[in-house]
Amino acid sequence: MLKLDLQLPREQFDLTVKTALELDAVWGIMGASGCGKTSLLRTIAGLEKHAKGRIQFKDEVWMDSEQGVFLPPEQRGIGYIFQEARLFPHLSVLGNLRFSIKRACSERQGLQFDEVVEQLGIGHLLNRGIEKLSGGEKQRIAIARTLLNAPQLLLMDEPLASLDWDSKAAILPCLRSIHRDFGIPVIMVSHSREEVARLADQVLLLHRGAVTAKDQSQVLLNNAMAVDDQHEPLLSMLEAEVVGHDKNYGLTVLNAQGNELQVHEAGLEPGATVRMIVPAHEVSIVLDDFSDTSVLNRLPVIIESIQARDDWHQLVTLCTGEQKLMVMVTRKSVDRLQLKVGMKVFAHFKACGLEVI
Ligand SMILES: Nc1ncnc2c1ncn2[C@@H]1O[C@H](COP(=O)(O)OP(=O)(O)OP(=O)(O)O)[C@@H](O)[C@H]1O
Repeated sequence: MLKLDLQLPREQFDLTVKTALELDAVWGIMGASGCGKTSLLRTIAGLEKHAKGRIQFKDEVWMDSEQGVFLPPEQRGIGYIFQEARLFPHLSVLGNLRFSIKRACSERQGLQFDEVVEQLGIGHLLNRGIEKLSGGEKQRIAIARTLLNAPQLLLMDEPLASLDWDSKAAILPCLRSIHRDFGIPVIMVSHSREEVARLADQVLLLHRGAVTAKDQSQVLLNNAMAVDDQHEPLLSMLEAEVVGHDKNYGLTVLNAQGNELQVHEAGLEPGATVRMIVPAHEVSIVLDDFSDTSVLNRLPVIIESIQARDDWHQLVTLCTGEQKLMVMVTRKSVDRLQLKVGMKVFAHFKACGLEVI
């Protein structure tokens, strides 16, 4: 458990966080720009000397201002990954990695070099100079270097923000595997709903320095009001169980609370539970369950709410059992179909509009 009871004065407000984070999850910290996400990470890392209160990681007290305890960052055993990879430009990739191994705390067992290199797919880069790497490659080296330093907690501040889409796609599975394969707890700051959906199990939401919500990422992300940021595309997360594979058509068949869904073959074992990202603009609302359509996924749902998104669009939240699905529709469609809260309708979405994570 990471127990936080801290205060840090900021220009417009005090960061005031009192919560406990279980360490068997990847945590996403979300919130509008300037709400204190980076300040919170920096305080946990021991980079904010003016912070007050108490921070306890497992049975180690990292900060207790009443008792005059303030462990410096290097004694907290934290790995910190920044938006931009911070590497030594005069050293090769291997040189950068070796530097970390040398510095790894002797009391903690470092991760195996070969394992880290393989997980991050950087074996072919070892003899290259840093200057000749792409942004995504640099970030993977930075992550490998941090892991080799044997952190007991990994903090990531917008680790994908400076990367293009191809680099993000290459690095996302590596980030996801850090917690799963190396068992290191991860706290990640991100303003991107999609990144949080892909990476985080639990989310802490901040507003002007205070925690306003703490929940499973699926629950929080499916609540548009909680994480509303008009600039970010809305998405829902659905959970389903793998039933089998339709080899003839390269599809995986899923069961979402009694309803069948089909997605592009995801190489998963029957019985496995999967999460899917469903972008709100990929879903259509249909009044009758007509099967005369190319759309493979048709879920019976109930309209839970209809909210104006802007002058021309409405956000419709649909319920399927315990799960929620958000749909962006035009105001014209809401009027034409006479959509109302409580109505039973069908949500249609294509197999290729879904992504299993
Ligand atoms: N050293 C500082 N002293 C006082 N206030 C600061 C300091 N650094 C940042 N702030 C202010 O504290 C607030 C929180 O900043 P912080 O960088 O933690 O927010 P954030 O949520 O990470 O923002 P963003 O998403 O834009 O990176 C901002 O209003 C910022 O201007």
